[in-house]
Amino acid sequence: MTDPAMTPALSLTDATFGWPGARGRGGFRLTCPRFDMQAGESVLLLGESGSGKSTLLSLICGINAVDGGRVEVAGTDLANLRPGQRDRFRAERIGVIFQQFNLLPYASVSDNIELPLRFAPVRRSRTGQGAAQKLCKALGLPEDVLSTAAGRLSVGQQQRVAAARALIGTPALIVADEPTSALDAATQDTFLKLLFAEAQDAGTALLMVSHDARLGDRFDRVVRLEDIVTTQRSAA
Ligand SMILES: Nc1ncnc2c1ncn2[C@@H]1O[C@H](COP(=O)(O)OP(=O)(O)OP(=O)(O)O)[C@@H](O)[C@H]1O
Repeated sequence: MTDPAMTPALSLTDATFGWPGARGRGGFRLTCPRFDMQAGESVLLLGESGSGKSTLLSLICGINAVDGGRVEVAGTDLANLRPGQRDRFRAERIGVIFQQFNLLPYASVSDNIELPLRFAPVRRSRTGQGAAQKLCKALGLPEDVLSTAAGRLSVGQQQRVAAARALIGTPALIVADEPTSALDAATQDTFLKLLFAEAQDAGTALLMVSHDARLGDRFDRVVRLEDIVTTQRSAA
């Protein structure tokens, strides 16, 4: 039997994807010959604006499907899944933190954190009683926060709720797209420390995109986008 800890959290092989050009915008094609992340590993992915970071993350999360090659998350090739299956797989195995948090402002913090579990029965069954509360505590949120509407929290608190939503039920991989860009330096620092501690505890791999190379010291590995992908642009 394969030891799950030995299965890479993420493995891309000759993965390709193209945006067609349209209405004044040129086409863009990206190819990733090889990129792997081990279980529990943390990687900072750096790249210029417009270089293709979000496009690559969308393939890793299965939001977009590759035109060719493989994207394996915890041993499952997303290219073999139909769109609905990819959505369910994402809910089960991947936590996502966006730049703008994407919380439901009128829903309570606990509903926001537990949202991925609604679409993920296996992840739900792995999640113990009181998990949302434990995560809130570990991420430094106030005791009584669970019943508060997410939209009433400060920006820094909302980002911690988004982190708790990504961490709940120990996904294999967390993908974070510029998660600290809306936070001031002190809040950013605390947020990253807490996120790292929780991800490490759970054995969850963490792939974070940023423009900010200064964050590199915290990660197991720093990767520049241009070192793992080739891109082609076509005229509008
Ligand atoms: N929905 C889309 N339709 C067509 N082209 C797109 C789409 N999204 C991105 N692109 C193109 O793909 C290329 C890479 O964009 P992408 O957003 O992946 O870069 P990025 O590195 O994440 O940029 P940023 O750091 O500014 O967010 C750009 O040329 C962009 O115009």
